Amino acid sequence: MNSTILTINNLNKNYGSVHAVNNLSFSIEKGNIYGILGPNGSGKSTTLGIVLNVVNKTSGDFQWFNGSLSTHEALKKVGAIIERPNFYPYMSAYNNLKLVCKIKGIGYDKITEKLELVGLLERKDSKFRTFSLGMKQRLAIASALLNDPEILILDEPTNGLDPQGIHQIRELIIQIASQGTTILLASHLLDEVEKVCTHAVILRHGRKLYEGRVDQLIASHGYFELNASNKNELLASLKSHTAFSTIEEKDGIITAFLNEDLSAEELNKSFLNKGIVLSHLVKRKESLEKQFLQLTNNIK
Ligand SMILES: Nc1ncnc2c1ncn2[C@@H]1O[C@H](COP(=O)(O)OP(=O)(O)OP(=O)(O)O)[C@@H](O)[C@H]1O
Repeated sequence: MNSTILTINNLNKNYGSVHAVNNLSFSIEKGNIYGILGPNGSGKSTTLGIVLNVVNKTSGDFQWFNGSLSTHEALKKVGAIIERPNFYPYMSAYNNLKLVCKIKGIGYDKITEKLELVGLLERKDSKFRTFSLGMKQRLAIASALLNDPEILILDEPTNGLDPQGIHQIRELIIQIASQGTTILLASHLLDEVEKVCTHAVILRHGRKLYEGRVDQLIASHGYFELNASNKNELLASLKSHTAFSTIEEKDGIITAFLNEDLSAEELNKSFLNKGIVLSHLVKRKESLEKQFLQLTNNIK
Protein backbone atom coordinates (compact mmCIF):
# COMPACT_ATOMS: atom_id res chain seq x y z
CA MET A 1 0.00 0.00 0.00
CA ASN A 2 1.35 3.42 -0.92
CA SER A 3 1.41 6.31 1.45
CA THR A 4 2.65 9.75 0.58
CA ILE A 5 5.66 11.10 2.45
CA LEU A 6 6.00 14.47 0.73
CA THR A 7 4.00 16.44 -1.78
CA ILE A 8 5.34 19.55 -3.49
CA ASN A 9 2.88 21.81 -5.32
CA ASN A 10 3.81 24.60 -7.74
CA LEU A 11 6.85 25.53 -5.71
CA ASN A 12 8.84 28.62 -6.71
CA LYS A 13 12.01 30.20 -5.41
CA ASN A 14 13.50 33.41 -6.76
CA TYR A 15 16.90 34.71 -5.79
CA GLY A 16 16.64 38.19 -7.26
CA SER A 17 16.29 37.59 -10.98
CA VAL A 18 17.31 33.90 -10.71
CA HIS A 19 14.28 31.61 -10.82
CA ALA A 20 15.99 28.76 -8.96
CA VAL A 21 12.86 26.61 -8.57
CA ASN A 22 10.21 27.06 -11.23
CA ASN A 23 6.66 25.86 -10.60
CA LEU A 24 7.88 22.51 -9.34
CA SER A 25 5.47 19.77 -8.36
CA PHE A 26 6.18 16.16 -7.46
CA SER A 27 5.44 13.67 -4.75
CA ILE A 28 7.38 11.09 -2.78
CA GLU A 29 5.72 7.78 -1.95
CA LYS A 30 6.86 5.56 0.89
CA GLY A 31 9.37 2.82 0.18
CA ASN A 32 11.02 4.19 -2.97
CA ILE A 33 14.41 5.69 -3.70
CA TYR A 34 14.01 9.07 -5.40
CA GLY A 35 16.73 10.91 -7.24
CA ILE A 36 16.49 14.60 -8.05
CA LEU A 37 18.72 14.70 -11.07
CA GLY A 38 20.01 17.81 -12.77
CA PRO A 39 23.15 19.70 -13.68
CA ASN A 40 24.76 22.17 -11.30
CA GLY A 41 22.50 25.11 -10.58
CA SER A 42 19.30 23.33 -11.59
CA GLY A 43 17.68 23.93 -8.21
CA LYS A 44 18.21 20.61 -6.44
CA SER A 45 19.72 21.97 -3.22
CA THR A 46 17.26 24.83 -3.09
CA THR A 47 14.35 22.39 -3.35
CA LEU A 48 15.75 20.23 -0.54
CA GLY A 49 16.41 23.35 1.54
CA ILE A 50 12.82 24.52 1.17
CA VAL A 51 11.22 21.23 2.25
CA LEU A 52 13.66 21.06 5.18
CA ASN A 53 12.66 24.60 6.25
CA VAL A 54 16.15 26.09 5.88
CA VAL A 55 15.34 28.06 2.72
CA ASN A 56 12.24 30.23 2.40
CA LYS A 57 10.05 29.53 -0.60
CA THR A 58 8.79 32.37 -2.78
CA SER A 59 5.45 30.72 -3.54
CA GLY A 60 3.72 27.37 -3.80
CA ASP A 61 3.60 24.84 -1.03
CA PHE A 62 4.73 21.47 0.25
CA GLN A 63 3.19 19.03 2.65
CA TRP A 64 4.80 16.30 4.72
CA PHE A 65 2.89 13.10 5.52
CA ASN A 66 -0.35 14.29 3.91
CA GLY A 67 -0.40 17.33 6.15
CA SER A 68 -1.13 15.23 9.24
CA LEU A 69 1.65 16.99 11.19
CA SER A 70 3.03 20.51 11.41
CA THR A 71 6.26 20.94 9.41
CA HIS A 72 8.18 21.19 12.69
CA GLU A 73 6.77 17.86 13.94
CA ALA A 74 7.09 16.22 10.52
CA LEU A 75 10.79 17.11 10.29
CA LYS A 76 11.42 15.03 13.41
CA LYS A 77 10.68 12.03 11.19
CA VAL A 78 13.11 13.17 8.52
CA GLY A 79 16.84 12.45 8.49
CA ALA A 80 18.86 14.78 6.29
CA ILE A 81 22.44 15.46 5.29
CA ILE A 82 22.55 18.55 3.15
CA GLU A 83 25.94 19.91 4.14
CA ARG A 84 29.38 18.45 4.70
CA PRO A 85 29.30 16.29 7.82
CA ASN A 86 30.21 18.42 10.81
CA PHE A 87 31.61 16.39 13.68
CA TYR A 88 34.22 17.06 16.36
CA PRO A 89 37.57 15.96 14.90
CA TYR A 90 39.18 14.87 18.18
CA MET A 91 36.15 12.99 19.46
CA SER A 92 35.49 9.34 18.64
CA ALA A 93 32.79 8.28 16.19
CA TYR A 94 30.78 6.87 19.10
CA ASN A 95 31.03 10.01 21.21
CA ASN A 96 30.15 12.20 18.25
CA LEU A 97 26.94 10.21 17.81
CA LYS A 98 26.26 10.41 21.56
CA LEU A 99 26.44 14.17 21.27
CA VAL A 100 24.01 14.12 18.35
CA CYS A 101 21.59 12.07 20.47
CA LYS A 102 21.88 14.60 23.31
CA ILE A 103 21.22 17.52 20.97
CA LYS A 104 18.24 15.77 19.37
CA GLY A 105 16.92 14.57 22.72
CA ILE A 106 16.97 10.88 21.81
CA GLY A 107 18.35 7.86 23.66
CA TYR A 108 21.74 6.27 22.98
CA ASP A 109 20.25 2.84 22.29
CA LYS A 110 20.44 3.08 18.49
CA ILE A 111 24.09 4.16 18.22
CA THR A 112 25.62 0.69 18.00
CA GLU A 113 23.01 -0.56 15.53
CA LYS A 114 23.55 2.41 13.22
CA LEU A 115 27.35 2.19 13.42
CA GLU A 116 27.08 -1.45 12.44
CA LEU A 117 24.72 -0.62 9.56
CA VAL A 118 27.21 1.82 8.05
CA GLY A 119 30.15 -0.53 8.66
CA LEU A 120 31.88 1.59 11.31
CA LEU A 121 31.28 -0.42 14.46
CA GLU A 122 34.87 -1.62 14.55
CA ARG A 123 36.05 1.97 14.25
CA LYS A 124 33.67 3.38 16.84
CA ASP A 125 36.48 4.46 19.18
CA SER A 126 38.59 6.07 16.45
CA LYS A 127 38.74 9.83 16.33
CA PHE A 128 36.66 11.40 13.57
CA ARG A 129 39.74 13.12 12.13
CA THR A 130 41.29 9.73 11.31
CA PHE A 131 38.38 8.79 9.04
CA SER A 132 38.51 8.81 5.24
CA LEU A 133 36.00 11.03 3.46
CA GLY A 134 33.86 7.97 2.73
CA MET A 135 33.87 6.96 6.41
CA LYS A 136 32.94 10.51 7.40
CA GLN A 137 30.01 10.38 5.04
CA ARG A 138 28.94 7.00 6.41
CA LEU A 139 29.11 8.38 9.95
CA ALA A 140 26.90 11.26 8.82
CA ILE A 141 24.41 8.73 7.48
CA ALA A 142 24.48 6.82 10.79
CA SER A 143 23.87 10.12 12.56
CA ALA A 144 20.91 10.99 10.35
CA LEU A 145 19.39 7.57 11.05
CA LEU A 146 19.66 7.69 14.86
CA ASN A 147 15.97 8.50 15.29
CA ASP A 148 14.82 5.92 12.71
CA PRO A 149 13.44 8.52 10.28
CA GLU A 150 10.72 7.71 7.75
CA ILE A 151 12.82 9.32 5.03
CA LEU A 152 16.53 9.98 4.57
CA ILE A 153 17.50 13.00 2.46
CA LEU A 154 20.97 13.26 0.95
CA ASP A 155 22.47 16.02 -1.17
CA GLU A 156 25.13 14.71 -3.56
CA PRO A 157 25.99 11.79 -1.25
CA THR A 158 29.04 10.61 -3.18
CA ASN A 159 30.62 13.96 -4.04
CA GLY A 160 34.38 13.93 -3.65
CA LEU A 161 34.65 10.23 -2.79
CA ASP A 162 36.98 7.70 -4.43
CA PRO A 163 35.45 4.85 -6.47
CA GLN A 164 35.42 2.46 -3.50
CA GLY A 165 33.85 5.09 -1.27
CA ILE A 166 31.24 5.83 -3.93
CA HIS A 167 30.40 2.14 -4.25
CA GLN A 168 30.06 1.73 -0.47
CA ILE A 169 27.73 4.70 -0.11
CA ARG A 170 25.54 3.55 -3.01
CA GLU A 171 25.28 0.03 -1.57
CA LEU A 172 24.49 1.48 1.82
CA ILE A 173 21.68 3.65 0.44
CA ILE A 174 20.14 0.61 -1.26
CA GLN A 175 20.45 -1.39 1.96
CA ILE A 176 18.82 1.34 4.05
CA ALA A 177 15.96 1.52 1.55
CA SER A 178 15.54 -2.27 1.67
CA GLN A 179 14.84 -1.94 5.38
CA GLY A 180 11.89 0.32 4.61
CA THR A 181 13.34 3.83 4.81
CA THR A 182 12.31 6.05 1.92
CA ILE A 183 15.23 7.89 0.31
CA LEU A 184 15.44 11.22 -1.49
CA LEU A 185 18.82 12.14 -2.91
CA ALA A 186 20.03 14.94 -5.14
CA SER A 187 22.66 14.15 -7.73
CA HIS A 188 24.10 15.58 -10.90
CA LEU A 189 25.28 12.09 -11.87
CA LEU A 190 23.04 10.23 -14.24
CA ASP A 191 24.65 6.85 -13.56
CA GLU A 192 24.23 7.35 -9.82
CA VAL A 193 20.49 7.83 -10.20
CA GLU A 194 20.36 4.95 -12.66
CA LYS A 195 22.21 2.62 -10.28
CA VAL A 196 20.61 3.62 -6.99
CA CYS A 197 17.18 5.10 -7.58
CA THR A 198 13.81 3.59 -8.39
CA HIS A 199 12.31 6.98 -9.27
CA ALA A 200 13.70 10.19 -10.72
CA VAL A 201 12.72 13.83 -10.95
CA ILE A 202 14.84 15.54 -13.58
CA LEU A 203 15.34 19.27 -13.25
CA ARG A 204 16.76 21.90 -15.53
CA HIS A 205 16.78 25.59 -14.63
CA GLY A 206 14.50 24.74 -11.72
CA ARG A 207 11.88 23.21 -13.96
CA LYS A 208 10.77 19.60 -13.94
CA LEU A 209 11.55 17.77 -17.17
CA TYR A 210 10.66 14.25 -16.06
CA GLU A 211 9.06 12.53 -13.13
CA GLY A 212 8.64 8.81 -12.99
CA ARG A 213 10.21 5.43 -12.62
CA VAL A 214 13.85 5.09 -13.59
CA ASP A 215 13.15 1.82 -15.39
CA GLN A 216 10.61 3.56 -17.57
CA LEU A 217 13.09 6.29 -18.33
CA ILE A 218 15.57 3.62 -19.31
CA ALA A 219 12.86 1.67 -21.18
CA SER A 220 15.36 -0.91 -22.34
CA HIS A 221 13.03 -2.43 -24.93
CA GLY A 222 11.93 0.96 -26.07
CA TYR A 223 8.45 2.37 -26.29
CA PHE A 224 5.80 3.31 -28.81
CA GLU A 225 4.08 6.60 -29.27
CA LEU A 226 0.67 5.97 -30.73
CA ASN A 227 -2.63 7.48 -31.61
CA ALA A 228 -5.82 6.47 -33.41
CA SER A 229 -9.14 8.12 -34.09
CA ASN A 230 -10.71 5.49 -31.86
CA LYS A 231 -8.48 6.13 -28.91
CA ASN A 232 -10.49 4.13 -26.39
CA GLU A 233 -10.31 0.99 -28.50
CA LEU A 234 -6.57 1.54 -28.95
CA LEU A 235 -6.05 1.97 -25.21
CA ALA A 236 -8.06 -1.14 -24.39
CA SER A 237 -6.13 -3.15 -26.90
CA LEU A 238 -2.77 -1.92 -25.58
CA LYS A 239 -3.77 -2.71 -22.02
CA SER A 240 -4.61 -6.29 -22.92
CA HIS A 241 -1.36 -6.71 -24.87
CA THR A 242 1.25 -8.64 -22.86
CA ALA A 243 4.21 -6.87 -24.51
CA PHE A 244 3.51 -3.61 -22.65
CA SER A 245 4.28 -2.79 -19.07
CA THR A 246 2.88 0.71 -18.71
CA ILE A 247 0.64 2.84 -20.84
CA GLU A 248 0.48 6.59 -20.43
CA GLU A 249 -1.52 9.28 -22.14
CA LYS A 250 -0.19 12.81 -22.34
CA ASP A 251 -0.97 15.74 -24.61
CA GLY A 252 -3.15 13.51 -26.78
CA ILE A 253 -0.41 10.96 -27.48
CA ILE A 254 -0.34 7.49 -25.98
CA THR A 255 3.02 6.17 -24.83
CA ALA A 256 3.29 2.40 -24.34
CA PHE A 257 6.45 1.00 -22.74
CA LEU A 258 7.62 -2.37 -23.96
CA ASN A 259 8.69 -5.17 -21.65
CA GLU A 260 9.74 -7.37 -24.57
CA ASP A 261 10.86 -6.89 -28.16
CA LEU A 262 8.15 -5.95 -30.62
CA SER A 263 8.60 -4.27 -33.98
CA ALA A 264 6.44 -1.42 -35.26
CA GLU A 265 5.42 -3.63 -38.22
CA GLU A 266 4.18 -6.45 -35.97
CA LEU A 267 2.26 -4.05 -33.77
CA ASN A 268 0.73 -2.27 -36.74
CA LYS A 269 -0.35 -5.57 -38.26
CA SER A 270 -2.00 -6.78 -35.07
CA PHE A 271 -3.96 -3.53 -34.79
CA LEU A 272 -5.07 -3.74 -38.42
CA ASN A 273 -6.35 -7.26 -37.73
CA LYS A 274 -8.45 -5.83 -34.93
CA GLY A 275 -9.74 -3.06 -37.17
CA ILE A 276 -7.82 -0.31 -35.39
CA VAL A 277 -6.24 2.16 -37.79
CA LEU A 278 -3.36 4.07 -36.30
CA SER A 279 -2.98 7.77 -37.05
CA HIS A 280 0.39 7.91 -35.31
CA LEU A 281 3.02 5.23 -34.69
CA VAL A 282 6.61 5.87 -33.66
CA LYS A 283 8.95 3.43 -31.98
CA ARG A 284 11.61 4.98 -29.79
CA LYS A 285 14.50 3.47 -27.97
CA GLU A 286 16.95 5.70 -26.24
CA SER A 287 19.54 5.19 -23.60
CA LEU A 288 18.94 7.00 -20.37
CA GLU A 289 22.07 8.99 -21.04
CA LYS A 290 20.82 10.18 -24.40
CA GLN A 291 17.45 11.04 -22.95
CA PHE A 292 19.07 12.87 -20.07
CA LEU A 293 21.28 14.87 -22.41
CA GLN A 294 18.29 15.68 -24.59
CA LEU A 295 16.24 16.66 -21.59
CA THR A 296 18.91 18.80 -20.02
CA ASN A 297 20.38 20.38 -23.15
CA ASN A 298 17.71 20.78 -25.74
CA ILE A 299 14.39 21.40 -24.10
CA LYS A 300 13.77 25.02 -23.27
N1 LIG B 1 21.66 31.86 -1.53
C1 LIG B 1 21.58 32.09 -2.84
N2 LIG B 1 21.61 33.35 -3.32
C2 LIG B 1 21.50 33.60 -4.65
N3 LIG B 1 21.37 32.63 -5.60
C3 LIG B 1 21.35 31.36 -5.18
C4 LIG B 1 21.47 31.02 -3.78
N4 LIG B 1 21.41 29.67 -3.69
C5 LIG B 1 21.27 29.20 -4.95
N5 LIG B 1 21.24 30.20 -5.85
C6 LIG B 1 21.07 30.06 -7.31
O1 LIG B 1 19.92 29.28 -7.56
C7 LIG B 1 20.13 28.36 -8.61
C8 LIG B 1 19.89 26.94 -8.14
O2 LIG B 1 20.91 26.59 -7.22
P1 LIG B 1 20.93 25.19 -6.44
O3 LIG B 1 22.10 25.21 -5.53
O4 LIG B 1 19.60 24.93 -5.85
O5 LIG B 1 21.17 24.18 -7.62
P2 LIG B 1 21.72 22.70 -7.56
O6 LIG B 1 21.00 21.98 -8.63
O7 LIG B 1 21.63 22.18 -6.19
O8 LIG B 1 23.22 22.88 -8.00
P3 LIG B 1 24.55 22.50 -7.23
O9 LIG B 1 24.66 21.03 -7.33
O10 LIG B 1 25.59 23.25 -8.00
O11 LIG B 1 24.35 23.02 -5.83
C9 LIG B 1 21.53 28.64 -9.11
O12 LIG B 1 21.46 29.52 -10.21
C10 LIG B 1 22.21 29.30 -7.94
O13 LIG B 1 23.23 30.16 -8.35
